[in-house]
Amino acid sequence: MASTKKKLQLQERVPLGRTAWKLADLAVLSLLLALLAHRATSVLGSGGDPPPPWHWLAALVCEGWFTLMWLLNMNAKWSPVRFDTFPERLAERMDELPAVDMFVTTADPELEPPLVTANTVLSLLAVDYPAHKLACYVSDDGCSPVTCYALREAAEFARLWVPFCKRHGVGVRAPSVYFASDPERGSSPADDEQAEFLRDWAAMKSEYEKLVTRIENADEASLVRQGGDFAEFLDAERKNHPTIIKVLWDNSKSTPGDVGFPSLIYVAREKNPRYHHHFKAGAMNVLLAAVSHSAPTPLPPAIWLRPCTPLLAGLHPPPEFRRFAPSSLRAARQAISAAYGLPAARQAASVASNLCAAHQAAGAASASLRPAATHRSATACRYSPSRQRWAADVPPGLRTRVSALLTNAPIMLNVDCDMFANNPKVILHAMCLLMGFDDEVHSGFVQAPQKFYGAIKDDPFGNQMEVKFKGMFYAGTGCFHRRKVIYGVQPAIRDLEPGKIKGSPSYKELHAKLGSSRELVDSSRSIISGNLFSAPIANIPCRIEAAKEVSACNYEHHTCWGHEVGWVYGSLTEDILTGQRIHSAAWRSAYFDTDPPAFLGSAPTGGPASLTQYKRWTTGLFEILLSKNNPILSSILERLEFRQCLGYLVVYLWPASEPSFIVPLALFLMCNIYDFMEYMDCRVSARAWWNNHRMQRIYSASAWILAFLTVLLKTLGLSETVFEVTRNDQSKPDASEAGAEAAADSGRFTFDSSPVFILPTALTILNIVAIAVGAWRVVCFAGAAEFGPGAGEFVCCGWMVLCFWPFVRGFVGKGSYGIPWSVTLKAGMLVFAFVHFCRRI
Ligand SMILES: O=c1ccn([C@@H]2O[C@H](COP(=O)(O)OP(=O)(O)O[C@H]3O[C@H](CO)[C@@H](O)[C@H](O)[C@H]3O)[C@@H](O)[C@H]2O)c(=O)[nH]1
Repeated sequence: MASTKKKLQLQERVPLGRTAWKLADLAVLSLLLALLAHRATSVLGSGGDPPPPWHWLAALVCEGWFTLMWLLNMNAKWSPVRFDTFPERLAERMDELPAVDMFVTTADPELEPPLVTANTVLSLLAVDYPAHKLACYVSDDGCSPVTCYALREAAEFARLWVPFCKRHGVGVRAPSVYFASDPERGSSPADDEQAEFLRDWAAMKSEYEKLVTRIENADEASLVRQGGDFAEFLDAERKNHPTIIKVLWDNSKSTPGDVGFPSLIYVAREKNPRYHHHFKAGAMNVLLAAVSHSAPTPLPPAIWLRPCTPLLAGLHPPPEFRRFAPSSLRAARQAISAAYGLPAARQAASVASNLCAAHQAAGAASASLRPAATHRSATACRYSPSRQRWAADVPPGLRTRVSALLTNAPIMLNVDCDMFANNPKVILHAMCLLMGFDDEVHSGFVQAPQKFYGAIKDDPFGNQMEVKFKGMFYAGTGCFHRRKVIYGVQPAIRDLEPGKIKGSPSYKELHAKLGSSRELVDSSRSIISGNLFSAPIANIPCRIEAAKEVSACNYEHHTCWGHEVGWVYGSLTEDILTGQRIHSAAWRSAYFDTDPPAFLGSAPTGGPASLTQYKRWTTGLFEILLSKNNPILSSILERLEFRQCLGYLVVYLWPASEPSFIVPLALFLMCNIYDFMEYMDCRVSARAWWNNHRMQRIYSASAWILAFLTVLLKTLGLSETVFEVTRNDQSKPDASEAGAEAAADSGRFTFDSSPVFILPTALTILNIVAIAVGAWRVVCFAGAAEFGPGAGEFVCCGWMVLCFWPFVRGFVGKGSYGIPWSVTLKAGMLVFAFVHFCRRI
């Protein structure tokens, strides 16, 4: 009988009032429009006689651009909402919780140290969520035995760590962060529990230190020499190797009574120089496909078999299902052989052996069945494509288990390797949004903000994004997706288009979209037609070969992977583009900001890493803007809403909005005060505002311009874009000179000889020279107004010098704090050319 008990609301949408901000928005807009009108009448009013000066025309274009940017930003900020989530209300719905596959990506053991990845993984293994509904997959594009080793050791450590966290309600479950501070003391430090806790804490800390030593001392060459688990890495070159998949922990091994923790699987997808690997997007797609074969599940209590080869499909009456205990497979084979012949029995046995591999450890499966002899024949036995009726024939309740090899978790979480789960209830919070709407369309994906651990005070490199990061975008990490959304499925929008709900795609359609793996096609059908609550399945070890098949680098050829399915290719900011594709399919997303923050990552420090990261982001954003994925086209041709389109334009045009020096003083002040107040509103320091402000100037003069040129070259077919992995903070060699310097003054800008520094260096020189020459003219030609610069010029150049102050210091700095002479020389030549050009026109 259906339960009549009313379910408690899991989330509440709270509109955020911002009347004062809206008034300020409108005031700035009116000023801009007035200025634009004034400029336009002055430029156009003369009717071309005399022709307006070129710099007035340029100013008109710039002011028009700035007005457009202001309008786009106003739209994005106009009506913000907050979602309050109530995870405690899920307590009575624990059985309904869907399975979640957690994906972690890492790409370079030098830049992203294995210890950092291990900590991220440990924080995920220890979250508060039923362990058998979780699995953690690590994609290693670095194909590093040390990373694999670190994860194997982490899995071992998790046997102690996860029970410790659950027993003592540990807050932050990344051990490196947890053990960085003293143990939290309870209210009565003398009581037994407290004493026991302190004993446990000390023992656990010592275990963690041993883990750190093991990982830090691990050496690639000796691991590979060891063979065993690492034998496959022997001939593996980073950019040329077959797929390596290792099951580092299989949750089904947990014994009753164990606290248990999720399965952990290491995946280094196949790489071959002949195939583009599509960076992180490619890695995510391989996980997505590979994982759909190997998500965990409880073991089958019984197996239902029915031969349904094309040969036998037409039999009347149709062959029956037969129920067998996993331990009597020999009997099953004999019975089927007697009824339908030996080939059918072989196929049935093959399926059964796959299903029962997990029982083998207990000696349950018969040796004569040869597990997974040929999974293709097993498939033929499980599912008859010509009839497409398999699922309907299976007894209800057993369906997902019989198609065990086909099913997968309906929700996926993805995080970068340097971003640990900071709130152990993070998945429960996300579930409040994924399960908490009447209609699934409202939460195609659920994004937590990017926040940073141990971030340098006052954000000196302007990359912590506290103010900018509020919104609808998929940010590549800290995000939960419905798997069907990633498969490119459109939501069933009952209210919007009655009667137009899309039916399940046919087998043929899915085959064309997803590629030749029959298992993958079948598993996607179950996800597409199912809802959040379809049970996950297991049997990881015997699905490895099938997972390897879809991890091959040529698997995606002539399929829709990277376009209509999976993470989208063609931009270095695959996250924003993938989010846009999801929104274009009419899904909506929800943003959740928990207290404590859901995830914490690490922001790069130092000039080279920060500028490289911004250049990559900007390249990615321009790649989208100048391609067929442009949001304007998506809004015309697909279902991207107009305001969403404007929202995306804010992001894509962000690098091209450089306002403050091209509008008169009132606007200049107002914009800066507005910007400043936004930082105050987020309780970020005034210093951080200034740092962000000046870094935006620096980024726009360096990373953004180079990125634009890169995309221009790509569009003209002259070069390709490359994903330059951000150097992780902890990857700095501490003992080195650079490490010592960085530790001495972590917020100070550092330099190298990258071309990205040439333009800002040139701008700094130019403005210093302009001030010096201006001052000289004022002194020498005092009174002759036509020769002397005005106060405005001094203010603007002075402001520029202040913004580029890290470069001024760079002229006198030493080591990595100094601008290399090669950069200064090239910048000097640029300045010379510019001045020469200006004097001629
Ligand atoms: O070939 C590659 C390159 C990168 N990565 C992974 O991609 C992630 C992001 O790379 P990182 O260098 O850390 O870039 P960030 O600029 O720090 O990342 C931000 O920007 C990226 C591009 O927009 C998003 O994908 C990220 O989620 C977002 O945090 C990391 O886990 C990498 O290991 C791969 O798996 N394979």
